Amino acid sequence: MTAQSAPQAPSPFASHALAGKRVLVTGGGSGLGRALAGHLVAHGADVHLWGRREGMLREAAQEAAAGRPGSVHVATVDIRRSDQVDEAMGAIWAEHGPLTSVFNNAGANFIARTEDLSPRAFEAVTSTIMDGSYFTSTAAARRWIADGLPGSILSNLTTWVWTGSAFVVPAAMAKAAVHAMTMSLAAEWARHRIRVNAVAPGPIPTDYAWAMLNPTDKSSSGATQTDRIPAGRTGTVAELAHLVIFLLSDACAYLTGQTIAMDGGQMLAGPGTFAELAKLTDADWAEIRAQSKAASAVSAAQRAVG
Ligand SMILES: CCCCCCCCC/C=C/C(=O)SCCNC(=O)CCNC(=O)[C@H](O)C(C)(C)COP(=O)(O)OP(=O)(O)OC[C@H]1O[C@@H](n2cnc3c(N)ncnc32)[C@H](O)[C@@H]1OP(=O)(O)O
Ligand SMILES: NC(=O)C1=CN([C@@H]2O[C@H](COP(=O)(O)OP(=O)(O)OC[C@H]3O[C@@H](n4cnc5c(N)ncnc54)[C@H](OP(=O)(O)O)[C@@H]3O)[C@@H](O)[C@H]2O)C=CC1
Repeated sequence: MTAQSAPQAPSPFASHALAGKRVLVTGGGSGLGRALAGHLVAHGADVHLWGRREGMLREAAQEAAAGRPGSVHVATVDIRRSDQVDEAMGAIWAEHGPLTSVFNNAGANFIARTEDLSPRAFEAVTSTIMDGSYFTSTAAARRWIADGLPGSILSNLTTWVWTGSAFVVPAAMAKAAVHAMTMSLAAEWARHRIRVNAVAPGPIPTDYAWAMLNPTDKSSSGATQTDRIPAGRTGTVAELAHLVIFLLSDACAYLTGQTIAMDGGQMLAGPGTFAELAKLTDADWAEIRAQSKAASAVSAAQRAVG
């Protein structure tokens, strides 16, 4: 299939679609979270960005707030630590006022043979995705419930919640757990006017995710390439932003408990996103591990917490 270029996708929403919203984006210093922040601000929201790398968070805030200075705030938080999450959530409430929305976007992942993973490797991924999303969601919701305020929780998942995926097993397991959280809390908290939804994007290339998921010339797979996506291309940040803006807006307050895929038909065309990596040799895996660990080390050196 020939790769198709992404269409320009102008926002279908008014610039005040998110006016009055105060949105927390975890993992907001890089990749999708960072790019989405600008779209949220452009539609009227105030935004809080959390992550562990202070320098990147500050740069991201400057970029996102360019059109409306003062609209973006940052905090260094390791979302695996419930004490840090609760303290930072309390600081938002005290210094800025209640959030209206949480976007659980922070993630951790790398490709590896499951039999090679140490317990610490498993936990590094699962605790970020599963514990982090739970700690962040509950820290906001406890405050909404106590204050009698409505709220909206949205999580950034993948289609692996329905299909599983070889070679990224801790991430597939943890994303599936957050999918279960989404359905469970939607039912539990609807009476408090708290909505809980998720998005499941197909591939939207970002620097760090690709360093972790396609680190060498041998590691290319259907998960990160366009040739098995029926739409013939990867998704764009603008397309993801428009889905997120709709879900965070008040346009459809009856929508809760749903995980919505946006993947150009990838999941329906062939779910085994990394399965062909089974052909790789021990030497290929050693090179993959070395490359992705080198990328992790660069990012770890930039962290303020964690
Ligand atoms: C269908 C749709 C398609 C769609 C296709 C696209 C879908 C994309 C879906 C989602 C993509 C993403 O989430 S991509 C997100 C990518 N971004 C991130 O991962 C950001 C955060 N990442 C990180 O902080 C790091 O990379 C990460 C390693 C995960 C955690 O770092 P920490 O500092 O917490 O931990 P460390 O101390 O470095 O490592 C912890 C342990 O993990 C081991 N470890 C680290 N890297 C390893 C590796 N490559 N292979 C084996 N083991 C490894 C170490 O040896 C340690 O174990 P011991 O040796 O036993 O001590
Ligand atoms: N790109 C894609 O194609 C797809 C991505 N997704 C999901 O989108 C989300 C963003 O991915 P993407 O932008 O591509 O990748 P990035 O690596 O750029 O984003 C992950 C972010 O999470 C932050 N993070 C990681 N661990 C922690 C932690 N313990 N506490 C706080 N923040 C943390 C990182 O910042 P720091 O290291 O500074 O803490 C980073 O900003 C992920 O959940 C991913 O699974 C889903 C489907 C497709």
